[in-house]
Amino acid sequence: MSAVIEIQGLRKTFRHRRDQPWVALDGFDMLVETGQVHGFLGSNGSGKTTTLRTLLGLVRADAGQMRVFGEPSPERLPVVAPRFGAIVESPQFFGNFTGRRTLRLLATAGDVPPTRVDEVLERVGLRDRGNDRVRGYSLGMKQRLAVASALLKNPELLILDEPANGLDPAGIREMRDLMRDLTRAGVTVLLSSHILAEIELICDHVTIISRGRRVTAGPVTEVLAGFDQGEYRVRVDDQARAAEVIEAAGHPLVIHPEHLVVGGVTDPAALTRALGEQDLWVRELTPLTPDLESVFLELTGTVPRPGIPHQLDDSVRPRRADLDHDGPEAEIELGLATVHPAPADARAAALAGTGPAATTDEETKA
Ligand SMILES: Nc1ncnc2c1ncn2[C@@H]1O[C@H](COP(=O)(O)OP(=O)(O)OP(=O)(O)O)[C@@H](O)[C@H]1O
Repeated sequence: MSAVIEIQGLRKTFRHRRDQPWVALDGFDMLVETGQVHGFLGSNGSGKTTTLRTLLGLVRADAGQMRVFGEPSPERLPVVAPRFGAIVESPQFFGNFTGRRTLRLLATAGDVPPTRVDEVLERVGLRDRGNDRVRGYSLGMKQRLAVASALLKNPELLILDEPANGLDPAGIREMRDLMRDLTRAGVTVLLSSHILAEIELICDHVTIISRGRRVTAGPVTEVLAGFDQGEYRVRVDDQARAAEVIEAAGHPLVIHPEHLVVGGVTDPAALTRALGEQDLWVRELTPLTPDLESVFLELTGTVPRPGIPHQLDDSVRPRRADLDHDGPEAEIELGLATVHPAPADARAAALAGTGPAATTDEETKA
């Protein structure tokens, strides 16, 4: 497998005029390889969008290296732009244009045959609404149109920021099926989301970001296995006696009113044998495998605590030393994107979905 996206030591600090600066990315690393459906998970404000925008040259990094298809980004992005499509944040389209006209425009700009427009409209389920003005589209339909625009040139890599945003349950399922079809067709997908169940269902690999840093990465099964503590739910008639036997065998134990949760079980047969030998017959023995949600909550330190409302921002305040290092002239980013592809590259950028028709240019989130 070859690397499609490589990010090493990415740093980005946003400076607010009146407020303190925010470290959005604090030495972030990521590796996406060919053929992966790679989930990019993180809480609100953890740095997902900043990572993607920086990767696509829409925000300037303070430090770090990025490569797309082996080419340094953003410097060589125009060279590889025809090979990938990207949708970052809420797509912005001209409301007066129809979906079909929007795609035709992008197809013309990118030397894509016009026949492809109908193919992608069909692909994303907008065939029957293609002649309606975009202003009348729901958020979910705009999402689909954005995906269609990113698919126009048959990309090898698709980068999607929160593609399920605004979609109804049927739309989410369709989006999931679409992702699967695309990966079957050999497209590598990088998908940011905080819908954990979605990531677990769609993605084979995952990178979890918290406070601008990678906290874990790898195949979803391996990440989950790393959190598997060999826990089993056990039901027996005489819980009190069973608890004694289990504790004597050295297993960690949590006693619930209706069942026991036994930890450290490597051989469930040995557990049932130990109980059976004491005339305690097991009525249920269920492995409690961790799901991505519990792993995510634990890794990002966002496990909900009763009575304490979770605070949304997951970025970090910089240390004083870092501020001094940045210097007083450090860039202020309010209202403007700092790096755009050069005009000569606009066509490639439009086709990559990073142009104004497909992404928001809004820089101020705070
Ligand atoms: N242009 C900007 N100017 C100032 N601060 C910014 C800017 N863009 C992002 N930030 C800050 O950087 C941090 C990371 O934001 P980012 O949008 O990357 O998070 P995210 O993981 O995509 O969150 P969400 O899931 O809510 O979209 C946040 O604290 C955010 O307020």
